[in-house]
Amino acid sequence: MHRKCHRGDGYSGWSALVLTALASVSGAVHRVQHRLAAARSQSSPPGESFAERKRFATMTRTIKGAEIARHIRSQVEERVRQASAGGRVPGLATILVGDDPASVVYVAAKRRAIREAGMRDIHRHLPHDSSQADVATVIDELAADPDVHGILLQLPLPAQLGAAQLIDRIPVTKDVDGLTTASSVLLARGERGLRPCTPSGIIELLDAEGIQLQGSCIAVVGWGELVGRPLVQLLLRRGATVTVAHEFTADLPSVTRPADVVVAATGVRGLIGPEHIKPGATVIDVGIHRTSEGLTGDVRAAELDGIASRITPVPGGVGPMTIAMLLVNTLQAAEWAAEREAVPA
Ligand SMILES: Nc1nc2c(c(=O)[nH]1)N[C@@H](CN(C=O)c1ccc(C(=O)N[C@@H](CCC(=O)O)C(=O)O)cc1)CN2
Repeated sequence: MHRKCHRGDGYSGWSALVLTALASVSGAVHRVQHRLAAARSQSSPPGESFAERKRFATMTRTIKGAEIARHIRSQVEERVRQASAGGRVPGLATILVGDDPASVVYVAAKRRAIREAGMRDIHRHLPHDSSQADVATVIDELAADPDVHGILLQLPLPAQLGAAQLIDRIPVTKDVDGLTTASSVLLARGERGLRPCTPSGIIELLDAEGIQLQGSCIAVVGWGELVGRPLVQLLLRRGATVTVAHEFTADLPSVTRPADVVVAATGVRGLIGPEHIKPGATVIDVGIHRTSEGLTGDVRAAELDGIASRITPVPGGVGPMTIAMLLVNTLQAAEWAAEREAVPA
């Protein structure tokens, strides 16, 4: 089916395309079940009339990121068990510099997930006033340690540190965050490598929902190194027509409204509302904002009820997928390391 990215475009179809790092039989069955459920919930293209918006009012579905993440994590756990039985325990090293409260929470969640998956948890906590050389030394030590298969430098770093230079000290083979220049080149070329966790988690969510990416119109709002930019590359590789916008885009609704899928990754609380979304579109909210009412995202989710066909919640949407994909990458890095060791030099 040929699709056009303009207003009034039809709604996404269904495809059995499965491209995943975890293509186990049970994973495939799970995905097919998800896709069948998604296909059943899809209907003919919704229009702009009030009646059709109202019809959708009963149909906005929450994409259960936490549940999908749990499933991926249980698959990883099984593969770690097998690797460990063969004497190869995947190990992930986390580096936290300073005590940024959100970073403390995320690193603790990552370390818990590592241990729960049966992986080796290696952690370095450096003081807030660490120098570039201090952090570089820790990275170099971990890079040289054969028991460490993945190295993660938690972001953001204190202002005195140059994040790009430090990230680029991580060997590409251990870059489980997929953020080094070397990893981004592999991604741009479509070559084998580790992909950034949040963007690959979003692709997994869209796949699990049975959303056909090839030929779909996808608006990515946000151009950050962690999410927006690598996500654009991943979506292009899957044949989507991708439009990139940001919080300063003039007339943002005119860019997002034709899209079948809108990904909000701007870090601007509540930026995206009903004026940005075509009836029946899927909305992926990457933002996390801590407010007095709890966590909220870049999307005014309540206002999209009855307009979007499905939406990721905050919390419980994209966030847990970031951690699940970190485990996938660590397992992958350990498996590739074992492959390299098995090949005589
Ligand atoms: N080196 C990296 N730094 C950062 C990354 C990253 O991928 N690599 N991403 C973000 C933060 N992040 C991971 O570090 C992250 C954010 C949110 C979640 C998550 O599970 N969120 C929960 C809510 C948890 C809470 O805040 O109470 C949810 O959305 O349900 C996990 C990881 C910046 N830094």
